[in-house]
Order: sequence, then structure tokens, then C-alpha cells
Amino acid sequence: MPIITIRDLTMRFPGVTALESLSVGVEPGVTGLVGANGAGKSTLIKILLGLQKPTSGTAEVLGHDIATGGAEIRRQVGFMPEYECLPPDVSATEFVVHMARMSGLPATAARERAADVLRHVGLYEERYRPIGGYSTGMRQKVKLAQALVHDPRLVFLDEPTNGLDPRGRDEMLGLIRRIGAEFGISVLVTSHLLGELERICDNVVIIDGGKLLRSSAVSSFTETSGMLVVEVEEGRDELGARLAERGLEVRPEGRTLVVRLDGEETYDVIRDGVVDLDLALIRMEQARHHIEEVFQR
Ligand SMILES: Nc1ncnc2c1ncn2[C@@H]1O[C@H](COP(=O)(O)OP(=O)(O)OP(=O)(O)O)[C@@H](O)[C@H]1O
Repeated sequence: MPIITIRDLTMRFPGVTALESLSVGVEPGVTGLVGANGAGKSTLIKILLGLQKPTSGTAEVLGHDIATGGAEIRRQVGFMPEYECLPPDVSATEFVVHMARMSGLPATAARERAADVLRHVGLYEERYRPIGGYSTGMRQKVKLAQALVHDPRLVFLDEPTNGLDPRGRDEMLGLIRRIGAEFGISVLVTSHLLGELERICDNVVIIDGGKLLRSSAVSSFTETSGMLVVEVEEGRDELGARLAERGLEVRPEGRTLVVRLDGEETYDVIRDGVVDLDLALIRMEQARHHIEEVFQR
């Protein structure tokens, strides 16, 4: 059953249509909301939180109508905004405890929950230092911690990897995956980078100019490509030549050979080639498309 149902949602600003007749359902799990800058992602999140009234259309979040259930939605949903929104002169602990109190937790529970989520996002050591001295990665973690502190059923993460270096990005993506997998909290995460969401999302919704382009499971994007990737310890070129002699279409790629899968006998030809040449086979598997290739097509 979808946790978010969007029906015919339109949002017009003077001179700009941010969302146009958007209809889509979001299932539990980790869902990527992907689109170029200006595609309408942040606008959609604000509407779903009940913070902005759409021009027309309806939506339900966790069974609550956005027109009437904004307060209840915000109680059950965590939100990590895209832009810098943290006070520089308080510590992560003070800020996250404050956010927990704002969502109704009593003082002791707020302190305990804040300590838990800060530990979870990897900010435990630095939690008493003023946020003003934090790196971008640390500030993103504080924003994530405050989104989780009131134990939401669903979190909206708006461009959580923005401004992070590759290591910080990997760390943030790992945290998001864990929120979904270990804590059972559903996640709607936006990004303009389709490739990075492939690793952590169950489903992807792609919007362009406020319209739905595609909504499907990541596994259906990354359908098998009809090619086999073969890796041997040494003798890649020898094996490639042997397979070509036997009529297979084969090309080298990095340390591997990519072989067109031409029926079940392709596996036998490769196996025989490896045995005849006395090579050590490391792997032989079907290559999958990357989500970005599919989108570009
Ligand atoms: N309050 C507003 N007034 C006027 N135009 C707006 C307003 N909010 C958003 N827009 C416009 O609506 C469009 C969608 O903006 P939105 O911020 O939702 O996009 P986005 O996909 O989140 O992109 P980004 O990642 O750059 O924030 C843009 O053209 C933006 O300029």
C-alpha cells in the first residue's frame, strides 16, 4: 500500500509552473525523487508536508490528506531541508534536543533521543561543540539527526549529499540506506544525480519540468543487458581471442571481457576456453545497465 499518493497535483507560481498534473504513488522503503535543478522536487516536499498549498490536486501522506492533516503529517514525518538552516552558536546537542522538545518530547526523553540519533549519524564526539565550527558534512549530519529525533515513520531528505566530497557523500548514502534497512523508516530522498541513488533506493520517481517522467523499481531500470562480464586472473587477451575464434562477440573492458550472451551455450564456450587455456576464472556474471544509461536513452 502506498505511503504517499499524489493525484493531479499542480503548483503554479507567477510565470512558473513548478508541478504540472503530477500523479504518482510512493511505496514503503527508500525512494529517490530525481530531477534536474528546478524540476519541482523541493516544491513537492513542501506541499506534501502541508507547508505550501498547491494550486490544484490532492495528496495523502501516511493516510492523511495534505489539505487537512498537515499537523499530523509533520508529527509523523521528519524533514531535512536542502539549505543551510542551522544556528551557528549552539551545539548539535542543544539544537537536536530543542527540535525534539518542539515535536513534543519531554525533556529527559528529548535528551536521550538526541544522544541516540547523534551517535547514529556519527556525531557523538563533537556534539558539544558549536555548529558554527562544523564542516559541511557535519552540518548535513546535524540536519539528518533533527529529522530523525522524533521517531518519524517517514523522512523527506532534500538533497542530503549537496556540497559533500566523495567520502562524505558515501557516508551520507550509507546512513540513508541504514535508516531504511535497520530502522524501518521509509525515506523519500531527492537528488539531481540519478547515479548516486541507484545504490541506495528501492524505487525511483523521476520528474522533469514538474511532470512525471518515470516511476519504477530500481531493479527494473537496471535490467540485465544481455552481456556477460568475464574476469580471469591472467590471460584476458588470450581468452578474448579464443572466444572470438569460437564466434562470440567479445570486447575488453577494464580488467574484464564483455561477451554478448548468445544463448545458453555461450556459458559453455567460455567455460571450455578457460579450461583449455588453464586460466583462473574470477567471475562470470550478467552485466546490468546503470540507471543513468537508461535515463539518457
Ligand atoms: N516561492 C516561489 N516563488 C516563485 N517560484 C518558485 C517558488 N518556489 C519555487 N519556484 C520555482 O519553481 C520551480 C521548481 O523549484 P523547486 O525548488 O521545487 O525545484 P527543485 O527541483 O527542488 O530544484 P533545486 O534542487 O534547484 O531546489 C523553479 O523554477 C523555481 O524557480
